[in-house]
Amino acid sequence: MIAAGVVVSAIIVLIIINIFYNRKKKIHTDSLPKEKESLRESLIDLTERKAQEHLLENKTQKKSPPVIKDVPKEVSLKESQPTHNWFDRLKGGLRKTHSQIITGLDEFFISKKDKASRAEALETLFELLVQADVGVRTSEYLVDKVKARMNAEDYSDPKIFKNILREEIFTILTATKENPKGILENPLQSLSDKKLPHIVLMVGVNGVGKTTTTGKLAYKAHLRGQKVVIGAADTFRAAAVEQLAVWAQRSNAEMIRLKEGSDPASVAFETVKKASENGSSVCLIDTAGRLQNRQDLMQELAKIGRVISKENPDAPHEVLLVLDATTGQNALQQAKVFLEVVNITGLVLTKLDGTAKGGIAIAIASELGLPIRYVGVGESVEDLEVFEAHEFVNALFAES
Ligand SMILES: Nc1nc2c(ncn2[C@@H]2O[C@H](COP(=O)(O)OP(=O)(O)OP(=O)(O)O)[C@@H](O)[C@H]2O)c(=O)[nH]1
Repeated sequence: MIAAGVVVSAIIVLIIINIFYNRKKKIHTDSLPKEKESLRESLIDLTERKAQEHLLENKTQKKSPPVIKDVPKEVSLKESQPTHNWFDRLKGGLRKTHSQIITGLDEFFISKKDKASRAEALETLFELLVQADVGVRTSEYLVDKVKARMNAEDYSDPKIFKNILREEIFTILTATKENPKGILENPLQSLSDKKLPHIVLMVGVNGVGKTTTTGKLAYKAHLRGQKVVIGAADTFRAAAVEQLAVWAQRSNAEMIRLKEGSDPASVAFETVKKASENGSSVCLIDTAGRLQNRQDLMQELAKIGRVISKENPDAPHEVLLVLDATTGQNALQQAKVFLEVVNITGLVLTKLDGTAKGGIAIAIASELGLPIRYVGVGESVEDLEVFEAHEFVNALFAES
């Protein structure tokens, strides 16, 4: 009886404990959403606080310059680029062309175990030059020159062969005819003794790098302490104007722009006027990309030239034709068409870095006799420099 009573009491105790435990569990479970809720609330608080802080940050950042669409890569990359010297940049840019011509020759001589015949060596040279876009005429000329200067036994010595080739290429690159109007050496560096403003018209087909080059030249002139005015006469491409605006801002230069689609000649006229009025040293006018088969557009370029010289009879002091080296022989054809319409005084050869067709520089110098003023080997401002024939040849032949 007593035992039955103990069992019953134990059962009752167990039931009570169970009820108590379940209740506690229930209370705990019920409280979870509340905890969750308060957690959610504190998260919202935090998020809102963060959002407010973010807004505040943005407010305080409002003074920074607005982001301009189509910022050219070189503007954004400029600060992050390590500054290598120009020769290294040029050498790096000409790497593919070097492989095409110089490594090609080395491989040929190695394959012949220094027992190359004259005919084989000259034939190989011709092929390699043509493939590097030196062009058939200039390649033939170079082969003849090398042939005339080599003794029969020299064909076993690649060094002699390459040295003669190097000298002949140098001769071609320095034999360009002088331009009576332009400033021949270091165009933007030697302006102090010249009539100012020095007015430069940038021309070339679309996409060759005119706008980029105009910006780089403006920036370089600014670094030399020269006051610059830029004319955005590419009124066909709004992005080109915005690109130039960035460069103008960086170069502390005034930029003349009219609304999209305006007469480029008016922009050019206003730019030259402004440059004279505000005592600028350099006046750079970027024009629209023109297809060489669009006679009307080419004529418009001639009109820009006429309008500029109305404001300043000596102007333009330089007309720089920008050519894209990656287009190879096509660049030569473009130059010929432009030469028919406008008095080109010098060339800018861009994008030498992206091509094994760097031989086009030799073809241009030999066939047109026009001085190459600048070469571009990349998109950053340090990748454009005054062209020096000896540097070019040294970089082309340099062993890495
Ligand atoms: N790799 C390389 N790219 C270059 C060089 N010069 C210019 N570029 C690039 O070529 C592209 C075209 O350059 P732009 O300056 O817009 O050419 P544009 O002649 O003004 O073109 P339009 O305004 O359409 O007539 C851009 O992406 C430039 O960054 C160079 O030397 N090397």
